[in-house]
Amino acid sequence: REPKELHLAAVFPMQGHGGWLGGQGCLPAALMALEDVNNRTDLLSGYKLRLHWRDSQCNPGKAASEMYDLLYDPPTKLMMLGGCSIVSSTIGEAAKMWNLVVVSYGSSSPALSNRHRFPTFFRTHPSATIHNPTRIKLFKMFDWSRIAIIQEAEEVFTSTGVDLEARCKEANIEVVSRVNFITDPTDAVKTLKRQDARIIVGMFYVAAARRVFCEAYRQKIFGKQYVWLLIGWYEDDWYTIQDKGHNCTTEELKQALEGHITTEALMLYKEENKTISGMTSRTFMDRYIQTLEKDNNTNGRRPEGFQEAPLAYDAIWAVALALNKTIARLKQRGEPIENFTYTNKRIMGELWKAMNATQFLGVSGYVSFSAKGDRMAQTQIEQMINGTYYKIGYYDYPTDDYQKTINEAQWIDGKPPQDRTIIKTTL
Ligand SMILES: CC1(C)CO[C@@H](CC(=O)O)CN1
Repeated sequence: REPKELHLAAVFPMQGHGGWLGGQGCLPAALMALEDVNNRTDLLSGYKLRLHWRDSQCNPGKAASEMYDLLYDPPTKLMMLGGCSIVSSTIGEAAKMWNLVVVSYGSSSPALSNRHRFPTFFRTHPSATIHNPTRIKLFKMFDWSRIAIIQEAEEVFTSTGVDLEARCKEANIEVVSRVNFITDPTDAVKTLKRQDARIIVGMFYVAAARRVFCEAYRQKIFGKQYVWLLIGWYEDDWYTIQDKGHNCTTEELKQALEGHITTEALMLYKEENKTISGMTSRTFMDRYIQTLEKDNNTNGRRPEGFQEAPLAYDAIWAVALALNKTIARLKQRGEPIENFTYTNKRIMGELWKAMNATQFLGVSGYVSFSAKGDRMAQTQIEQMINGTYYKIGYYDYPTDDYQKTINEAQWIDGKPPQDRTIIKTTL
C-alpha cells in the first residue's frame, strides 16, 4: 500500500540583505534528516514526511507572507519550522491561530523564551542566555566577584545582559557597570576604564567586536590586569579582517585580544557514540559536507548556517519523533492524524505534549526542551593564545559539571588577574 503523506511547512533564510542567512547551511541538513527519517521502517510506519519550504530572507514580513501561502496552499501542514529569531517571533506568535507547533533550528533570541507570547514554540538552537550560567561558573572558578558588561544595542544582547545581571545578583557578583553602544564604542569603553573594570563581558556582533578591540587597544584596557569574556561563534580569524569600521592593524587587535576567553553553545555532539539516526556526529558531518560539495553551490567554502546544520538535522528528527508518538496516542482512541486541521486544538495538544517531552541523542547532542521550549545544551569555553583559540573546558549547567581539557587557562602573571585594584595596606 502506498504510504500516506504527512506535510510540514518551513521557512529558511536563503538570500537577502543582512540578518542570518543560515538556511544555506541548514536546508541541506534538514533534507538529509527527512530522507533518513523516511528510510526508517520503525518510525512513522505507513507514512512519509514531506517538507514544503520557502525562503524567508530572514525578513519577518516575507516570512509571514510565505507562511500564509504555505498554510493556505493545500495540503494541510501539521507543523512549521523556522530560522532567524526575528522570523520566529512572527511565525511563533501567529502559529497559535493555526494550532501549529513551531520548531526553530536557528533562533538565539532570549525574547523567544516566553510561553505567553509563543505558547507553541520550541527550538533546537539554544537561547543566547545559555552563555550566562557558564560565565557565572567561570567567575566563581577564577574568584571574580566584580565584573562589567559592554554590549551592542541589539535586542539579543540587551536581553542576555539583563539575564546575566540577574544571575550575577543571585551569585553575589557585583556588576560595576553595564554599558551599551549603537555603533561607536568609544564612550562605552571610556566608562569601563573610568570604573576600573578588570573582568569584562562583551556581547556584540563580530563587526562591532573589531571596533571595540581597536578602542580597547587605544585606551589600553587589555593585558595582564584584564580578562575579556566574548562570544565564541565568530569565525576563527575574525580579528584579521580589515573593515572600514576601525583603523587598527591586525597586530594591534591581536595584542588587545591576547588571553581573552569565549563561551559558546556546543552545536555538534562531541562524543563518539552513535546518535538516534545510527550515525556518529562525525559521520554526520562527513555526509553533510559531501552533500554540500554535491550541491556545489558553495564551491568549497562553508555556507552560512554550517555550524547550525546539526540543529536543523535534529529539528526534523524532533518533529518526526513527536509525530510518531502522537500517531500512537491518537490510535489508542481511534483518531487518525489525518484529522488534524488548523482549527483542531485536540490534536495540536497531543503534538505539543509529545514535543514538550522530547528526549533523544541527536547529532547536536542531547535534545530536550525547557518548559519555555528552550534547547538545553552544553557550552564550550576557549581561550585565545597568540591569535589562536584553544578549548579549555566544557560546562553542563543542569548538572553543574565543568570538564577541563588538556589546555589549562594561561595567564601572563601565571595566575588569573584580580577583579579590582588591591590597595596594599601595611598595618
Ligand atoms: C549562533 C548564531 C549565529 C546566533 O544567531 C542565530 C540567528 C538568530 O538568532 O537570528 C544563528 N546562530
